[in-house]
Amino acid sequence: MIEVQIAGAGAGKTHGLAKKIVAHYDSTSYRKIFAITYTNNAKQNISQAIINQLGYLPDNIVVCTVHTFLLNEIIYPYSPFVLNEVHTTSSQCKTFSNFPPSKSAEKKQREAKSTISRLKKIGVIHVDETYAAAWRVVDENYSKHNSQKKKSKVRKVHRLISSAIDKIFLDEAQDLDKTALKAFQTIGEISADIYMVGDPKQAIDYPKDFKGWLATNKANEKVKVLPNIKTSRRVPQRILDLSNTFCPKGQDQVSLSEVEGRLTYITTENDHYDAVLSNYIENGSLVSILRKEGNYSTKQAGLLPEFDPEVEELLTVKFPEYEDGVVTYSLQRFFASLLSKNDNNGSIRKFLAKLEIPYDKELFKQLCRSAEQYSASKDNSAKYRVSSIHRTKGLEAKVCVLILTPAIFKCLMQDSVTKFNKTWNIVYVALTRAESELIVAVDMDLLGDKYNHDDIVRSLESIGFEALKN
Ligand SMILES: Nc1ncnc2c1ncn2[C@@H]1O[C@H](COP(=O)(O)OP(=O)(O)OP(=O)(O)O)[C@@H](O)[C@H]1O
Repeated sequence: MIEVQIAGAGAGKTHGLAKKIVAHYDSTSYRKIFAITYTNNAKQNISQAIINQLGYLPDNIVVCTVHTFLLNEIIYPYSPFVLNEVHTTSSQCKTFSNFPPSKSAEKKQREAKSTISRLKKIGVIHVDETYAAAWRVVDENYSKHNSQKKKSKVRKVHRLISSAIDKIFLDEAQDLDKTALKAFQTIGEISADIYMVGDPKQAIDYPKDFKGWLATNKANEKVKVLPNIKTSRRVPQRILDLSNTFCPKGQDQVSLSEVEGRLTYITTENDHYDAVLSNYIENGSLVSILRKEGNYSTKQAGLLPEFDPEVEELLTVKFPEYEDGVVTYSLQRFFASLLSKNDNNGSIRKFLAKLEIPYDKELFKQLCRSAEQYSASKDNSAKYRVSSIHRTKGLEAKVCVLILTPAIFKCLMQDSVTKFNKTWNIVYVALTRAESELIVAVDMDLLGDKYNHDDIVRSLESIGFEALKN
């Protein structure tokens, strides 16, 4: 059985999910309850909410990300049995390199495919394959389960899942793609009950998939959609008045917050722009932008280049006296320091020379991918380090700052844009993070010559924003 709770931003979905888990929890049961979500941020929120309500996190309540759940509970244990595919670990290494710059899209695609199948041969599943692999394990309709013997293996897997898992609580279900939804549906219908919460309006990665899945299952007795919650505990009414214009008909939210709320803007014509923005960034407000652009970078500090598993193996055998993890970490740091001083090719050459590893074309390609992935995640030239809107999903702060870019401005003004697509949903997410004030930061350098300062200010004021007072 699958129960689906749909609700808008700040309705209390995550909080309610934790409450349901606590109510369902039975300290005498050996079976596990899984609280599954999409990001590590959300994982922490759920764990904290359970701890707040129960006082501790019991051993048989497992809070994990979707990928961890599918890998540890479905793919690693059962894929050898039903698919004859053994995976012992996963990798999120980059699957293709952009080097040389003239490389065609098809060639990159071929390289990605070959990386994934090479990894598979050594028992490593690439994270991009997780949903499909999980679905193949649990669905007897998969074309290769084409005999009664194979189908009965799948049924056996469901019996095992059923004996190990009590119930699955799934947060942010709108972030799953079609394949993952199919996999969870199969599990929910056959082996373990699922309670899922989601908001199709916040579907940023696959804007159509969750909505499509709900529509397909309208008449399915095993998928029960609960009445939509139309209140928001977080977002003040003043801000909802704007975010509601991004909701489908009949899904407007009403605020339960006692805060009146403010919509403000600040532009680079204001001498205090830099000080105001820097202050909000430093004091932990949610400051976000669509993607890194101009003076604004979006990556986390402290990332290291990720090696392919084969490269990792090659490097760790060179230092048998140390633990593998220590060797990998040290060499990642060494490679990162080379990359910060040299171009990618020079860094790879120096890296191999220092380790006395002879040049090999395939190894060079693999290190190129690691270097590119790392370089893309670093941007020291940007003045402001902010978050992507993507990463603010599920988060909240008293004051939130949204950096205006042309695409966001166009969508915010609903100026001949497609409704309910990715950008539309992104704007809805950005509008609904603040508990008290949403500030739009207008950087005229970022917007470019096509935009006129006074026109932008007039437009923002027409939808309820007022100038931020110094
Ligand atoms: N029953 C409740 N009692 C008190 N506070 C609540 C309750 N439910 C939710 N809240 C608070 O309201 C805010 C929004 O809740 P929550 O994050 O669960 O909403 P959400 O629907 O998951 O939001 P989003 O769609 O943005 O992910 C949080 O600060 C949460 O602590």
